[in-house]
Amino acid sequence: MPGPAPSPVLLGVSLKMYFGHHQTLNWSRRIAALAEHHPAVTSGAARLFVLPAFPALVPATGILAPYGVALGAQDIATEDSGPYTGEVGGPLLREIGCRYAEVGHAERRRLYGEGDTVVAAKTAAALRNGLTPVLCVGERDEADPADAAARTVAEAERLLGGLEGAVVLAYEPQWAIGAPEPASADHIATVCTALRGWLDSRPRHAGSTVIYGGSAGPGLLTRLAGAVEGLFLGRFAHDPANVGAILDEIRSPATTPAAVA
Ligand SMILES: O=C(CO)COP(=O)(O)O
Repeated sequence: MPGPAPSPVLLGVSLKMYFGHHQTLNWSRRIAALAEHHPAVTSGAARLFVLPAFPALVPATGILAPYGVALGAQDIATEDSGPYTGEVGGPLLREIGCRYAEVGHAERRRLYGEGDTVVAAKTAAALRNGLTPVLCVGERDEADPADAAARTVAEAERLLGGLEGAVVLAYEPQWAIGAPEPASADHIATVCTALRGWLDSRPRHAGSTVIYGGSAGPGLLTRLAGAVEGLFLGRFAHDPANVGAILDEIRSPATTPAAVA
């Protein structure tokens, strides 16, 4: 008898602040065309989500959502509404069709001074508004894999505290973001396996997914051979052909992750 169907591989893209508006929409059209025809997507083996800049969320949803590509915001306010100049709250994000909200990215921590209290409050805001947090965790400086795993699990534990709900836990070692190469496959596998084990011990986070980000690109999923449940892409998704190449890898059974909760 065949075993249970493997969980889909989750591929997320954050466009950060790289693209202009029309560039974002043109890129979105090319991703929509991939999603419409690529067998990894049409078969359900891969799921895609895209996090553009705030002003592009509505038109990009119109382009991508018909092909099953989910949209999300790169940030979310800790509060839901009120006198918070410049912030965007969860109810509005939900209203315009967002499914995800990214929290805790290393750039927001380093450049905008966001600490654990703010990251945990943003995670709570996403969950209470029915958005899946894409919660970024990962060590700041390069460490050996076992040490990185222990520190990253402790970070996830601290941030998720008393919260309940499915999350996307994005392991993004800060030293591997914006680098020429991702962390080594052994490093990624050790940390992501530890995060998976920790999540499995917390039924309140059933349905969560562990993905890797930090200079991820074509070839990495194959090297990881099922040790992660997806990738969180930055620069290497700017060329849609790279997204297509990663989707090609997902078609290969060798890269299909073991079934996860
Ligand atoms: O931070 C990232 C995704 O959120 C990764 O960015 P890069 O792939 O450009 O390093």
